[in-house]
Formats: sequence, C-alpha cells, structure tokens
Amino acid sequence: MSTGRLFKPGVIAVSLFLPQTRCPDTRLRRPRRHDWSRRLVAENVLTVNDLIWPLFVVEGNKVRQDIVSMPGVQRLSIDLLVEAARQAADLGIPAIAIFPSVDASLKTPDSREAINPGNLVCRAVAAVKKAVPALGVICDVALDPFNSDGHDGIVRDNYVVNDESVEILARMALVQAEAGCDIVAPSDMMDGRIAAIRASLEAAGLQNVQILSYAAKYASAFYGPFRDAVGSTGALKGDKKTYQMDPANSDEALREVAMDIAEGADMVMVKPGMPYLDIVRRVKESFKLPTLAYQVSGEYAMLKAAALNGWLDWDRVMLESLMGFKRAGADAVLTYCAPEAARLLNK
Ligand SMILES: NCc1[nH]cc(CCC(=O)O)c1CC(=O)O
Repeated sequence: MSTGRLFKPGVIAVSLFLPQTRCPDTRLRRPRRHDWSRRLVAENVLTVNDLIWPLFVVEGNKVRQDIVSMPGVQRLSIDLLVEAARQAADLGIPAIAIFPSVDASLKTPDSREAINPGNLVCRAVAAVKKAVPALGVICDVALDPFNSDGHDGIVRDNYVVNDESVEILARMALVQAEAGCDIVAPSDMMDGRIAAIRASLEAAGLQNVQILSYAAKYASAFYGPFRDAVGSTGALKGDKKTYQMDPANSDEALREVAMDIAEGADMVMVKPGMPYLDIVRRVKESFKLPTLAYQVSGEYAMLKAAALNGWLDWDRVMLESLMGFKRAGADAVLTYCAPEAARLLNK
C-alpha cells in the first residue's frame, strides 16, 4: 500500500475507519465458517426482553374472534386477554399493549367513551394488572376506537382540531393510568399532547406513569389490518395525513422526537417499522434515548400471507425481520409475532 494513495481525496475518510486489506490477507468468510464463531462475533442480539405484544380486546366472555387480515391474531374478551397476559409473562415478554375494539354504538363525535373510567380498555387493564402484576401494560392514547369519524382527534368542519383533541387525550391518558396502566402511549400525533398528558399525570400524583410517545408516526397504508381489528375501517372518513407524518420526510421525525422529549416523553417510537428503519437509526443516533419501533399490522400480514402460501419460511423471516430492528438501533419492538418469537428465542 503506497502512502500516496492514502492522501487521495475520498480514500482518506474510508481508510481512517477501515483497514485497507484485501484477500488473501483478509478473508471475511473465515469467522463465518462455524456456528460457534458466528455466535462469537455477532454484533447484535435479539432476546425476549426486546418484545412487546399488542393485543386486541372485545366485550364478552370466552370470546375469541379471528381477524381476517391478520391470520393467527384474535380479538379476545377480558377473561381470555388475562390468559394471554399470563402466557406473555410465562414466556418472559416484558410488556403487552392493549387495543380495544368497541361496539359501534359507543362511538360518538365527541369520543366521550374514551374518558369513561369504566370503558373496555380500563377494565381490561385493571383485570390484567390484578392477575399478572409484574407484566408491563401499555395503553394507546388516541380517540379512534371511540370516535365515530374514525379519527384520533375531534373532527370539526372536516378537520381534526388540535387543542380540543389534546384536552380530551390528556383526560383519556389519566383514566388509563388510574386503571393501573404502566405506560401511556399517545399515538394521536396532535401537537403538544405529551406536555398536556405529563401535566395531567403530575397533577393527579401519577408521576411514575411512563409516557411512550409515538413520536414519528407516519400516515401509512400498513395500518390497514389494524383498522379492521379495532373496527375503525368503516368509520374512518378520509385519511390521517393532516396529523400523521408524510412518508417522504426524515428530518421532520427528529423535530417530532425533540419536541416530545422536551415535553416529558420517557421513550419514543417510530412507526411503521420495517419501511422506516432509517428513521429508527437516525432517532437513536441523534437522541440516545429508549427508541422503540412498531412492526405494524400490515407488516405482520404481508409476512404471514407469504408464509401461509409457502413462499417464505415463517420462523426465519420473523426472527430476521426482528433482528433488523435491533441492527437499526431499536431497544424494543412492538410485534404481533411476540409470543411466537419468544418461544423460538427461549428454546
Ligand atoms: N391511533 C391508532 C393506532 N394505534 C396503532 C395503530 C396501528 C397499529 C398497526 O397497524 O398494527 C393505529 C392505527 C392508525 O393510526 O390508524
């Protein structure tokens, strides 16, 4: 290697970080030769501690409803949700996230059921915390399960209004926290909601309730199956582009995260997951705070559909997709694969 080469522009940057070696001095295949040495040099690791399991709850007893666009995922009544929570704890999954599918008759323009302390999600949280106190419970803070327009905030003149929505969202987070929820996770994308939620929790003496902000949440078509699962597909008028982020943007995600940290978020989330791993990497590198990602319903559906057709090996694509999140810098992943992944990882 001539020293002259080192000082050519463009070569310098590379040579500072990577030794300029070549085959046969370097053979990158050498450490890949054996399982033991591949394990020894693995840069990332996926464990059950990285998983959060999202679950859907419905009214009733012993009710188990298939979700057509998410094969293998079901809506469960509270009694069966508690069983699933026990299963999660037995598998070592640290936390579950509960999403309610409420009867259409309870959906109103003002979303008042969202702040009813006896609503489905609050009863579900209380039942799970009573049965499995050591399992972390996360609740989504957004009006869509309770809103007759299918939106995450209040609609006035065809627009989702910000400040009025924030007020009700702060009350919603409070009833969830009072029901025993450990982490409130605002997924609504209104401006200023983290500050309002933090203030309402502090005022109520609930200073140890954590806020996981869906900070960089994109207006994505990958949420389709989820909206079937919570029954908001039919209700939703228009789209969510005036509050969720434009998939074209990346710098803006950093501004969203910065604001949410300043307002009191303990952890932030990027959503969807697989098509947005670049955002996960940027957020983690810029802020170095707990960064979660959501492998959303459409991502699950597409992997599952291919696997059910025999086109992909389910176990392998599942673990590979989850490792992708770790490699991108995620600290944990919300995934419908959580129990299946946990079983494989615990082997
Ligand atoms: N605010 C509701 C919410 N919370 C989580 C998801 C999507 C989760 C998934 O697709 O798995 C959505 C859907 C949406 O914003 O329309």
